[in-house]
Amino acid sequence: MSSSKYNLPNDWELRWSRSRNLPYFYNRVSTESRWQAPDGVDASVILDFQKDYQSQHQDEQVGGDNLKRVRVSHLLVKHEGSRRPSSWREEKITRTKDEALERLQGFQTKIQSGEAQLSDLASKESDCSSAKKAGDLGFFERGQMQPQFEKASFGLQIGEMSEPVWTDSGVHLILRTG
Ligand SMILES: Cn1nc(-c2ccccc2)cc1C(=O)N[C@H](Cc1nc2ccccc2[nH]1)C(=O)O
Repeated sequence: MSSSKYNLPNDWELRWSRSRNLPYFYNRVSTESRWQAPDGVDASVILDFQKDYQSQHQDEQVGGDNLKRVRVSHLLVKHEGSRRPSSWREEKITRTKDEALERLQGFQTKIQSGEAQLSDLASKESDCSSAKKAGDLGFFERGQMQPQFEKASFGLQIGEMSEPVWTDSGVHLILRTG
């Protein structure tokens, strides 16, 4: 899929990483690859490219009932009433549910604007031990995760991020990657 329509500065183009299921920038002259937008490129171009790519590859992104397994990355913010109100970041988590949602929505805004990637924020901010893998939970099938998390994950297209999803563990942002 040509990325010439995105008016990128000389020699840069947008490509799709099949291994990470994410767009990246490639420089045709230096052959440099990078996840973040080069200087002078509005990060919103990433979302435009991602939407165009997905619409041209619908066949690869079957969603719904006949999907056997999915791969996701997630960012979890726990609260005082979480199933395990402790994490690698904070021994005793005391924030309220409202405060947890507010914190997560701040991350959601950064990701949606292209200012940050979910994987980068999960590594630093997620209260799940999967933070050490940038939030990547790997592939899972139905019946393995908490119901609300499973329902949200299987309802996403590859490359799509959920709205905030509540489980007994806290509140999550989920990005389907496979
Ligand atoms: C489901 N899972 N996978 C990992 C994981 C994956 C890859 C590498 C390291 C840890 C951690 C967990 C997990 O349950 N973590 C919990 C928090 C949590 N609760 C979840 C509910 C649904 C999905 C992910 C979730 N993560 C914790 O750390 O207290």
